[in-house]
Amino acid sequence: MRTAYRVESVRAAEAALMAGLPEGTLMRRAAAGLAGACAGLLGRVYGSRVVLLVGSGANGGDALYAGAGLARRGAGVTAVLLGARAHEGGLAALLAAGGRVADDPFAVLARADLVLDGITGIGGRGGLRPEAVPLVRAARGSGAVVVAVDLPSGVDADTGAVDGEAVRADATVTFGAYKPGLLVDPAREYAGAVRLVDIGLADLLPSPPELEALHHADVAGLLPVPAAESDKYRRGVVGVVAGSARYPGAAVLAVAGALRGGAGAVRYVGPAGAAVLARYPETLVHAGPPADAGRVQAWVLGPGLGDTPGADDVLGSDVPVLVDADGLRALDMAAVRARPAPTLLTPHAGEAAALLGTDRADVEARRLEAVRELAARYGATVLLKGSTTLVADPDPGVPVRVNPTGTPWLATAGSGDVLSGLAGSLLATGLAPRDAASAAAYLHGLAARRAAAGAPVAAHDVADALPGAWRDVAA
Ligand SMILES: NC(=O)C1=CN([C@@H]2O[C@H](COP(=O)(O)OP(=O)(O)OC[C@H]3O[C@@H](n4cnc5c(N)ncnc54)[C@H](O)[C@@H]3O)[C@@H](O)[C@H]2O)[C@@H](O)CC1
Ligand SMILES: Nc1ncnc2c1ncn2[C@@H]1O[C@H](COP(=O)(O)OP(=O)(O)O)[C@@H](O)[C@H]1O
Ligand SMILES: [K+]
Repeated sequence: MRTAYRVESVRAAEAALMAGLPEGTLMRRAAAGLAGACAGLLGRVYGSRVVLLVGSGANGGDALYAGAGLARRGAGVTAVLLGARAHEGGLAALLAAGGRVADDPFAVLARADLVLDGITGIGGRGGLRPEAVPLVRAARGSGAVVVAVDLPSGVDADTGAVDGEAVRADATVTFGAYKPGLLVDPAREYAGAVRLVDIGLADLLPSPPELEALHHADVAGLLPVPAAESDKYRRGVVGVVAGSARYPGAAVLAVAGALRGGAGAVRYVGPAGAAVLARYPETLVHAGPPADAGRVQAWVLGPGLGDTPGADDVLGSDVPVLVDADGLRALDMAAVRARPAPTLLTPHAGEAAALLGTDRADVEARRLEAVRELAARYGATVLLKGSTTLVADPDPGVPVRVNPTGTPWLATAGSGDVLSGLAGSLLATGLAPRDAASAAAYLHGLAARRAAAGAPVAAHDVADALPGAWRDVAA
């Protein structure tokens, strides 16, 4: 599992570690890792042209010490000093190693092979300052490889928000621990490939972390496996309340996901029974209200539902309920909070914005805050879909899960319906809502990658690829 920590936690761990070490040790460790990563990216260090964008703090210090290391290996290293001051020891080291300070920053940037962004790291506040913007643009426009030191300057380390301009890096070399902004969009997009340099903080970081990203082994540990004594009912039955005369396909796709999620049976309730049976004859179909449909261990409510009634029956039930799409419209917060069993909400950014009374762009800009806020308000687990899918528990002390398997190919109509069926099925097998949601997002992303393999996919392709993704994870 990959974990990420807030700035205050990283600073506290650094302080504790530094107390027992000679001054400058951590910065030397960071700079050595950074210089090594740059050497790898350059291929040949000797004779290469490296430019350092140096801010006034320790982030600039890291860049200067790494630049000194590269200069000792024969690179031509030039520092562009952006602040009124620069890290003294770092600057002295660079000059001693044969590096220099730029007279004409734009001229050196135009010829650079690699640019190190050491403007701000975890001490940065707000976006880039106006004087840095033309330099950063020149770096980007030069064709040089841009490497961010610790974080791309201008992004918010704790939230992943980007207010104004920020450095767009090809790679980021981060120190001691991942920060949330490196894993959550929009900042994640700015970071490029992220590499973690160990500076000895691991044992000093707090538990729990702010964010977790599951890996194959973590998901494998969550997935249900039937045992000898299993029967279809013991494996769990998932009820799907979805589809309408207008959107029968949503019912088919939600059932497609549900059939691949480990439940022993899928009960479909709604007006699209004929369409569902035509595609999936194994479905148990019921045309009456959900309350009369028979026992289920979890409900999925909402995909393509339109104005089809049944929501009250489902929300009033005593089993876990996943609410998606049309089920989220006019969702009664008090009714959700009063439920005796867990609720899992799966909005995309537009639906989350409607629930929060804000606009879509605001949710997309502050995904981490939005998902936590929704979970707290509704007392529910929330899976926020989109470029970075996040899963928040109603308990604010529990780490948010960030899904690492997503792909923009998933931005195709109906793929969300497959996800809700899949997550609902995992809920019916007995997984806790946070585990069901994060395992579902993981498998869904992996299935989309397998199905897409670099070409567009339809939602039903994603559903069909789920067993292969499951096998990959469980192997
Ligand atoms: N504390 C430590 O022991 C270690 C720190 N490390 C480095 O130190 C960094 C943190 O250093 P600092 O706390 O000095 O902070 P930073 O260097 O990240 O930034 C703070 C400096 O930038 C200025 N600044 C803030 N916002 C700005 C903006 N929007 N535009 C331009 N300038 C801005 C501030 O006035 C201040 O001088 C880490 O990100 C990491 O790179 C590493 O060397 C590892 C060890
Ligand atoms: N840019 C993106 N990158 C990765 N995944 C995305 C992106 N945009 C959408 N997705 C994923 O695609 C799915 C779309 O779901 P949703 O918005 O509910 O669409 P629909 O209602 O058509 O099914 C979600 O799993 C979401 O996380
Ligand atoms: K930086």
